Amino acid sequence: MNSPVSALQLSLVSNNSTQSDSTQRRTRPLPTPAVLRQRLPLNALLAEQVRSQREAIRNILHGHDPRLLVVIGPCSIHDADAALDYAQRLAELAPQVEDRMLLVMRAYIEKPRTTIGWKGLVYDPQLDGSGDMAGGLELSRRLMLQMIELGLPLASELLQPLVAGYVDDLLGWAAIGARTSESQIHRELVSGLDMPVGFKNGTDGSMGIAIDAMRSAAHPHQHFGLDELGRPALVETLGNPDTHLVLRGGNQGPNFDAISVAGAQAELNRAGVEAAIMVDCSHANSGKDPMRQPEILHDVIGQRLAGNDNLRAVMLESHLFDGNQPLTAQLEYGVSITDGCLGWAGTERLLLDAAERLRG
Ligand SMILES: O=C[C@H](O)[C@H](O)COP(=O)(O)O
Ligand SMILES: C=C(OP(=O)(O)O)C(=O)O
Repeated sequence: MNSPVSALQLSLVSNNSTQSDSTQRRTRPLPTPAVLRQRLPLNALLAEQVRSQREAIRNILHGHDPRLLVVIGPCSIHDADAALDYAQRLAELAPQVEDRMLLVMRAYIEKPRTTIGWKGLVYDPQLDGSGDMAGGLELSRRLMLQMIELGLPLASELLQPLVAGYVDDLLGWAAIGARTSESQIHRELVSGLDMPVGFKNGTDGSMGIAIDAMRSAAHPHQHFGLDELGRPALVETLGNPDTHLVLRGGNQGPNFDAISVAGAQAELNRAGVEAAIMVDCSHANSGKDPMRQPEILHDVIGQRLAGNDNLRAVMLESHLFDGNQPLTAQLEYGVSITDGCLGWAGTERLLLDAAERLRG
């Protein structure tokens, strides 16, 4: 006999038919995390690589390794070939700067939108509004595995908590974005992640919500979730001791400069939270002008050279070519369809110069 719960489980786990449970919405089944992970497994060798990359990132964030953590890559991935092309270049550059920097590739498959817009590869891989999320999950996991095989640590924003279960074993670092740092659900999610996570300040520039988020995520939680088989589950978490603050600017302006960074440090100290600071050189810090990112990175390096050794990480949005383009049927290769990015030529020059300054 079918109880309502087992009917729901069946639809989540195995049924391919369309379900209609309301006039307002319909549901289509997706593979469970377990099914996708089985189809596209992370082998033991690569799992060990991810584990040691997380450890390397932790060491930087906790000040045991003096290198700069650099999370860099496209604002969003919309074309797997271009993303892999970018990843190959980044993997070749990484050893040239590894004495001063650890490069982590942005592999962003979900985008939070201010109102509406394309929400990322995992939602709409065909870029046409068809919403092939099963295809998006598969393509995203396959692509991430290919990037990991290049030796790169991967970063992503965890936006929809259900998506995390499909890819979190592949990530070296994760972000909780400006629009979700205040969300209890995201703090619970982070509390159960065995990886370093950056909480961004709010879109209004408030750092308090990110500091509260770190305190909450450091704590054990019990929360509602799904298990690997897609069944509703009570999830118990241990608390994440490896979170940090990301300064991304806000509606009032940037917060990467030395005075803002000192203000952020003072807020951390007042709250009794010991956490590293990352500066996001894009978003409200660049006023969304990607070509301003080099000047911001150099400012941050100047602050480090002047003695701010809690400024341990930066984020940059970079793609194969400068700028961005609207999402149309005729897309230019290697150009972002979300926020503008610094192109590869400028990125390579910037990272080599930055490493040289850090050596000097
Ligand atoms: O990082 C990307 C964007 O800044 C973020 O997704 C918000 O984008 P939107 O304001 O264009 O919706
Ligand atoms: C959406 C992003 O950032 P923020 O949350 O700072 O807007 C991002 O880094 O892609």
